[in-house]
Amino acid sequence: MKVVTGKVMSCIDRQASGDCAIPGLLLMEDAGQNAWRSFRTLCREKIDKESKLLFVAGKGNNGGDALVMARAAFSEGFTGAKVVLFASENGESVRLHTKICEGYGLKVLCMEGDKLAVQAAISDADVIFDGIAGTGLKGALRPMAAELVRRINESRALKVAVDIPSGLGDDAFPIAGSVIVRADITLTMELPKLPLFSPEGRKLVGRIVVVPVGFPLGLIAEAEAAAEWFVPEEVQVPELAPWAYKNRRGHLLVIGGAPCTDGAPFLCAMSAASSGAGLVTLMLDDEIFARTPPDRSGIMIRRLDPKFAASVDSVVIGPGWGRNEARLAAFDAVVQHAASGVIDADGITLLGMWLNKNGGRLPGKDGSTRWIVTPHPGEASRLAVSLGLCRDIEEARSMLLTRPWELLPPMAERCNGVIVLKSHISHIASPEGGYEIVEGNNPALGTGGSGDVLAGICGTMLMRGEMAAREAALEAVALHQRAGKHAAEKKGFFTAGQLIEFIGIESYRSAAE
Ligand SMILES: NC(=O)C1=CN([C@@H]2O[C@H](COP(=O)(O)OP(=O)(O)OC[C@H]3O[C@@H](n4cnc5c(N)ncnc54)[C@H](OP(=O)(O)O)[C@@H]3O)[C@@H](O)[C@H]2O)[C@H](O)CC1
Ligand SMILES: [K+]
Repeated sequence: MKVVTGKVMSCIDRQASGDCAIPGLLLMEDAGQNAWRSFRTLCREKIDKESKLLFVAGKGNNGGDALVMARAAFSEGFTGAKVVLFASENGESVRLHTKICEGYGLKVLCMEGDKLAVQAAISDADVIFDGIAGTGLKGALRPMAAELVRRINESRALKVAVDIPSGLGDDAFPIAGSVIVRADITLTMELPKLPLFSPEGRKLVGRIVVVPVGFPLGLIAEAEAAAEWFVPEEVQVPELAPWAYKNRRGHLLVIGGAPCTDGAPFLCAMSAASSGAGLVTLMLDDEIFARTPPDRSGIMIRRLDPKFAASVDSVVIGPGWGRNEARLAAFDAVVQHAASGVIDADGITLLGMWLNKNGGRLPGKDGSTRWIVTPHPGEASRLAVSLGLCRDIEEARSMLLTRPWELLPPMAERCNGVIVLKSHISHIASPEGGYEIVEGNNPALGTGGSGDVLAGICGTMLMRGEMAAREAALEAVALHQRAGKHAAEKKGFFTAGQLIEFIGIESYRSAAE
């Protein structure tokens, strides 16, 4: 689904009421009514007519949406519903809808004047609907609004954000000390907004429900997308022909492992085989090679020889490999010889060194990249600094966690590789310009070795289909998430080794059934 910035959504709003002559109040009515219906459907079991619902409205149209919701709830028999106005002087829509709410018999309190009553209502509420500010927010919340938000966050109520949690605007969150509503549910209007999806933002948003508002379809189709948002189940994996056999399913070379970290490349290789690679070769240092038992469940093992990268379909380089000058020389040889590849873990540090030394980019083919780079935020921060994209690790980390869409595209462009930022929500940026976000939110998947498993799937997916690295990365991230969900259902928490069984099940189900 298309994700837009708040600014683009405001522009759609203006075009709808300007060029398309749709009165703003009509859109607001649909937004509020549909948001209430979506909430009722989602929380049927959680509330009853006795529930104390509190609708908090700011001065703008976000407040107007909350007031329409309040009236819809009250009309349905939720007679304990109350309204809290943030200010006594309000915008036109809030003034009108406040009068309508009063006419229906809803109790309306105002922060200016009824502060104590408002505090009591917040403490007493079962559900708080946050309509303090939406896409019209400028910068971080000012002190009075921030105080209201702090009180809401302290309450025991279920918190439902209208459109976006107040305080989480396009340009608000990166401001240090921003106060933001911590929502359990976010009812976002028509299209999801970009700030909901940063790794830090996603923690404050809860469950995302997209509420149809009824904008003209043409406006929505033409709107500039900041990203595409996927739930893992939506992503298709290229099918395998029923007659596909080992030599048609690709030969992947995994290069990694050092004396104390030799488990990582094995996990990666097993994961590649389980996600459908036909042949997997693991390339190890002499020392590890010498003490590796011959039977590794179908994985072939060789001594380190970077030129062998030319004999396989794709490579994964880096899990548990270590980094020094000798590794850098081997890395250079692999990059020169491989048709395509995945750069993970220590390989990412070597990539930073290699790019600086060569001043070049990873080799492409026919104008598109053949490489996927899979950093977690720490590795991505180091890469950003070594590429000169950020001053220091702190700046890089803060950008990656609050607005990764500003840092990952130039990083992808500079490396000429698809960057997969691994986190509880994954962001994928391509040098050709695409930006995808894949929902995750599965703490069980955040286990040691999970990244090695993902790198193996990325390698397999690179060998499938037309070898477009961008699609391969998206498919791999989605498969990893699906397997993680399946594994958590069956086992609760699991090890990366246990996850591999589920990689096999999900990959086969997606590609071969
Ligand atoms: N396009 C849609 O999907 C629809 C959206 N709707 C809803 O409308 C809002 C956007 O409404 P808008 O009126 O543009 O703005 P907001 O209500 O989000 O915010 C404006 C109020 O916020 C105050 N504000 C701004 N910055 C700050 C700040 N830093 N601290 C505190 N308060 C702030 C501003 O106050 P001022 O004193 O600056 O005027 C305004 O009061 C969208 O999110 C949807 O919920 C439509 O209803 C339907 C279609
Ligand atoms: K809000």
